[in-house]
Amino acid sequence: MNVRIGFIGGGNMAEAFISGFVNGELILPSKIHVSDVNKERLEYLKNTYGINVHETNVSVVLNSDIVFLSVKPQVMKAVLEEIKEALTPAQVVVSMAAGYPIKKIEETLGDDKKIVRIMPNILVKIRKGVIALTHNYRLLDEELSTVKEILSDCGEVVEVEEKLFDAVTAISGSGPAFIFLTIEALADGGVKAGLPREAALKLVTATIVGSAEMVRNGEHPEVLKDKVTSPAGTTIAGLSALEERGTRYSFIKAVEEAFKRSKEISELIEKL
Ligand SMILES: NC(=O)C1=CN([C@@H]2O[C@H](COP(=O)(O)OP(=O)(O)OC[C@H]3O[C@@H](n4cnc5c(N)ncnc54)[C@H](O)[C@@H]3O)[C@@H](O)[C@H]2O)C=CC1
Ligand SMILES: O=C(O)[C@@H]1CCC=N1
Repeated sequence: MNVRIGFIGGGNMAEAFISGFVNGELILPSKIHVSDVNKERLEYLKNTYGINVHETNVSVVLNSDIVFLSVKPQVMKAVLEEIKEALTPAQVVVSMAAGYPIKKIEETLGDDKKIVRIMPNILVKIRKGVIALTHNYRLLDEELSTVKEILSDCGEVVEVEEKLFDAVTAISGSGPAFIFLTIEALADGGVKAGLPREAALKLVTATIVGSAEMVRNGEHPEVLKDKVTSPAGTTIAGLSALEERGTRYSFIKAVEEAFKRSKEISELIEKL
């Protein structure tokens, strides 16, 4: 695809996307541009992925058709101020900053700009991400299709109303961290029961991937759970220990707290 992609901020999420694109089918490394205040980071990204690196954010804007904003929310305002003169209404800006609303971006860049807001997750790195998307309706249909096609190379794109972004952030944005913690904890249990760490991790990971796949195929998690749970068996012994410790509620609370924090960040940004 003959589209130049820029990343302003070359941290964890930018790298996840870059890795997804470089291993994907649409974007050549020579079409990817990235800037970061950290020169070592740029050196690393250039050496690892063979992409173009730039010492200024403006230089990335001048070399891109689609500009991803992949800096932390608190840096966004300064970055937007820095690039606004270089941006043209023909370019598309894609922001992934948690809690940063489109209207706040428009406040700095002007409301003639084509703006897409996404909430991706780290799984874009292996092209299995979830990417929630909304936009400011300034993009032409074919431009929106191109953005969606490019993002789809890194995972599943779901169009969501902007008012639901805090909830999406709590589930699919932060969600991988909740699952990584679960994997680690279950593997610890396996080690406690005598399994070597590597074997425990392998067993847990395969079990989680397979379980998710069965639910994805349309089976209800509760029905599946009951099929595993024999009367007076091992599973009910484990499940009752989880229920006794409030694990189910802990997960509900984790999502609720992440949601609340996302709203808090949005409200703080609103006031800036
Ligand atoms: N990490 C994750 O799983 C997710 C992160 N996000 C969002 O993605 C954005 C980036 O997050 P991460 O990659 O985790 O953060 P990060 O801290 O790993 O990356 C940010 C990068 O921006 C660079 N930077 C700082 N100031 C800059 C400036 N003025 N100009 C250019 N570069 C600058 C930093 O050196 C750093 O490399 C955030 O807004 C976050 O809310 C969204 C979804 C998931
Ligand atoms: O923790 C955070 O704020 C970001 C947003 C979603 C995942 N990481």
